[in-house]
Amino acid sequence: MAPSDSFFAKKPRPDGKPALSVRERFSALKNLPAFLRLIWQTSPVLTLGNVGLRLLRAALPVAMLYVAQLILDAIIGLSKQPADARELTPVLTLVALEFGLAILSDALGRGVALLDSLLGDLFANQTSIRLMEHAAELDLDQFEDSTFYDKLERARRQTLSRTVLMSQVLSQAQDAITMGFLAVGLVAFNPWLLVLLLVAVVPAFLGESHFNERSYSLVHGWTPERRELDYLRQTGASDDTAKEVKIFGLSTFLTDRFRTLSDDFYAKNKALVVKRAGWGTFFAAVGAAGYYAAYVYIIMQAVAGVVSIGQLTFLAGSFARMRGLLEGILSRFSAVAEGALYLQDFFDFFRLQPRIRRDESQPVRPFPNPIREGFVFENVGFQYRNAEKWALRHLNFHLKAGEKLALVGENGAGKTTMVKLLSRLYDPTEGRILLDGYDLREYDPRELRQEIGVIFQDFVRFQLPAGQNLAVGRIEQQHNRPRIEQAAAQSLADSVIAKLPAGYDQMIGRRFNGGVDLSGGEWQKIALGRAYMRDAQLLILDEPTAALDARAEYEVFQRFNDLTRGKTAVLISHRFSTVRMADRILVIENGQFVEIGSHEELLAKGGRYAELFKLQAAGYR
Ligand SMILES: Nc1ncnc2c1ncn2[C@@H]1O[C@H](COP(=O)(O)OP(=O)(O)OP(=O)(O)O)[C@@H](O)[C@H]1O
Repeated sequence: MAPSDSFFAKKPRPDGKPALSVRERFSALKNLPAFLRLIWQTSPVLTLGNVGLRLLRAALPVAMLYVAQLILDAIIGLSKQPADARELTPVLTLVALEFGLAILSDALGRGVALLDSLLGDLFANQTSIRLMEHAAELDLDQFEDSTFYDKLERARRQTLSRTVLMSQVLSQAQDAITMGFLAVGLVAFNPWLLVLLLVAVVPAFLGESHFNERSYSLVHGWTPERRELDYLRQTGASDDTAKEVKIFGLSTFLTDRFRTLSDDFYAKNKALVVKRAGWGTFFAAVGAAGYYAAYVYIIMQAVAGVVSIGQLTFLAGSFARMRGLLEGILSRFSAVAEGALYLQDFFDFFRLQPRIRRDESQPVRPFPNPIREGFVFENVGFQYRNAEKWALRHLNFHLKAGEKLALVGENGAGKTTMVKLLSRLYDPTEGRILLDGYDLREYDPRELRQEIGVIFQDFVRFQLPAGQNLAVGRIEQQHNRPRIEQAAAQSLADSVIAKLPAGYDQMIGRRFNGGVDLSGGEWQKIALGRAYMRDAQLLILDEPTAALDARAEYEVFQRFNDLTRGKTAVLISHRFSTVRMADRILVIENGQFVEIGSHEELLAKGGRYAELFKLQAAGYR
């Protein structure tokens, strides 16, 4: 069949961008050396073994064809001799040789497949680890950028399919070598057969690469939607969401959205694969025509007595194999080029660099121990990526060493943002934060984070055993049971753990077998325990007691002052019973400083704090 629309016209890609040129496709191949280096680093032994076996295997087809030619010619020679003078031994020896080669070829093929799969598994594992390690180094605000997520998503999808690319590249080299061997015989017979071969195969190659590029751009352009599909699939069926999905009757809403998106993708993809199948059939017919033309030519040469019957089978066999190999090489070439396009995404992700990191060119300032002066906010302002509004602005105050400071402000006032700036999850957009007189940026962020213990209000409910869940506050102490038990006692988590069937070894959370879920307040006690696991000089608790009952909250704060003696602490809370225990209270509103002072001072002042305090007290009367 010959489809009607012009095949080679440069059409816009399904994602709206113009189609990639052949040059762009070739230029993606520049990623291959780095990719091969990664494979080599995965396991030099397996890589060498793989290449060695493939080299051996590359020589076998031509050897087998040649032995087959010898066998045929020997048989024809025998058939011309009188029946009693026929010596079968040479023919049988050749057959035994052919048999040996066939067994060897099979064994080598299996060896290659085995090494491919072992190397592929190792590569996928190591890449996943590198991916996690790299993601962990990046800045928080990179995670808040959706194009970053698309990159991460594409890189994540790459890890497995890249192992396919590896065997494709290696097979490519193997087949090229086999082709070289076969070509020697064919060229010796008639070089024009090689030309005929190319004419038969090149259109199919161009067709393949065209469709590969289009399917790459379809998949690439659809990354955000595919992320949404994954999200919908997960939201529609997961233990975290089941409660609200049921109560609000969201199932149809979610499945409808899923259906709309997936139907749209299906329709676009279907159009592409149908076209691809049509053109594929057409090009295969062109290839077959080339092969049969060559076949007829060789037969005529045999009939004319120019070549023997054995040579006829060798040449026809060589030509057929070469067509298969060349077709394979060319179509794999476009698959490799496509894989290399995906590699671009993969390497792009690894090229993303965090902005918040130690400046290697500057000598690092040692972190003060103990902190002497504390933290000074100098006209600090912060704007989230893509946000028009300033989350914080013109913030000036001094958090003194050893001080317990409470942050008070309405929802969205900027309290959590301040904490994120203190722990350098973000850097200020304007102004600076000084620690003992020097910009926070001069310290090593890793050291800073070691010296700061933060428990966020949206702390993570790790699906881990209870003991480890506490130990995440200082993971290198995960085997130090007395230390974990002490932190649990300080945060009141000990009574929660005492009720668990397997105590500290009890898996919590429902995701895994045998897991036991906890109440909101019980989880919070575990999270609070993480703060006590740390030997931090600055402890920050962002609404640490919001889910605790009144008695537990009272007890937690009775201990808090004792447990943080000599340390600097920042507390965020909406409960004034908690807030009033702090040495000083900082009130912020719409990201701006309003007032600072002790509970008594601020009450006496009769400002915003006094107003909020009275409002809450009235609620309790
Ligand atoms: N990741 C983010 N991207 C963009 N804007 C953000 C982000 N996080 C917070 N904001 C915005 O910054 C402002 C301050 O938020 P922040 O979380 O610091 O408030 P908060 O005082 O801790 O509030 P709450 O009492 O509700 O916890 C809010 O207007 C919020 O909408």
